[in-house]
Amino acid sequence: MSDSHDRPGEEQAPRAAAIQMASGPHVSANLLEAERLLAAAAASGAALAVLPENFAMLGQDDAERVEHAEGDGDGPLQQWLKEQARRHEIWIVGGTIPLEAEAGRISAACLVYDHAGERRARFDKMHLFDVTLPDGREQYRESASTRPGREVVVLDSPIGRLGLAVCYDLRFPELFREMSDQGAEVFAVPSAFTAQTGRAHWELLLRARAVENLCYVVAGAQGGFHVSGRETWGHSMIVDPWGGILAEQEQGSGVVSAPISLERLRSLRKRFPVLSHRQMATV
Ligand SMILES: O=C(O)CNC(=O)[C@H](CS)NC(=O)CCC(=O)C(=O)O
Repeated sequence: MSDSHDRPGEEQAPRAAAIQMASGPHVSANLLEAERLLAAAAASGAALAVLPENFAMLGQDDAERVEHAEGDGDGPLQQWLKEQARRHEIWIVGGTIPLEAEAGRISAACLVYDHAGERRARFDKMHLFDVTLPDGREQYRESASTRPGREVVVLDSPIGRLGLAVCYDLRFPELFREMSDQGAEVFAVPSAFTAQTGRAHWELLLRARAVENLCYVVAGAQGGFHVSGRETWGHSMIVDPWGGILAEQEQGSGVVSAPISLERLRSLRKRFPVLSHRQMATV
């Protein structure tokens, strides 16, 4: 099947943007940078932009993260996201921000705002990063400060039916299959992969989730050296349903964008109906 020479409707297709940052511990500095990148995304003609996981603060200890948590529906980070969406007239998948969950734990919430600043969705990161990396030097216990989400979220957006997942969620294909069953055409995956695991798995996982579900993937990530001493992998990218990388930002701050052609997606799904060939589907 031809691929790159067969892109009906791409000229008129809405664009999506993936934003990459190397966030530090200072919220106001991160927000200034995020605003610069959102403005650039809007200027590139994107209808929707995906911010990275923890765009507003990275590298804090658990206590600080819990301290920054906001009540659902009201708080400076939520106000900021709403205002940015309205100001730049762009849909924002707001990476993650900490929302109050229970004593001592937050929810890593991915909020979606439309171009008028109305909140359209909330997804809480479902799978938590409780691992020791194979080299034995990096350890994470995300569940100590974060309560896992339980609910799968798929919503209509200007770039198609959008499913939400955060970072480590990318390793759980059953979540993406469920979103696919709920009609997802595009996955937004705000992330902060480690440099070590990112090098080995990031592109592989993004392209696998795209190909096995015949979906676009828009992944905005943390990418660089952080004040905390951590290094994140970056390589924010937009992947098409055939697994091709349409745009990529390898390292550092930046924004990349690409057209999301549902016409192309539908014609591909029609000619290559892998989603209707499932033998073990539970639905
Ligand atoms: O801690 C912060 O400040 C921001 N949050 C993160 O970095 C999160 C939780 S620790 N990172 C991941 O989920 C990495 C997953 C990953 O790298 C993999 O699956 O390989």
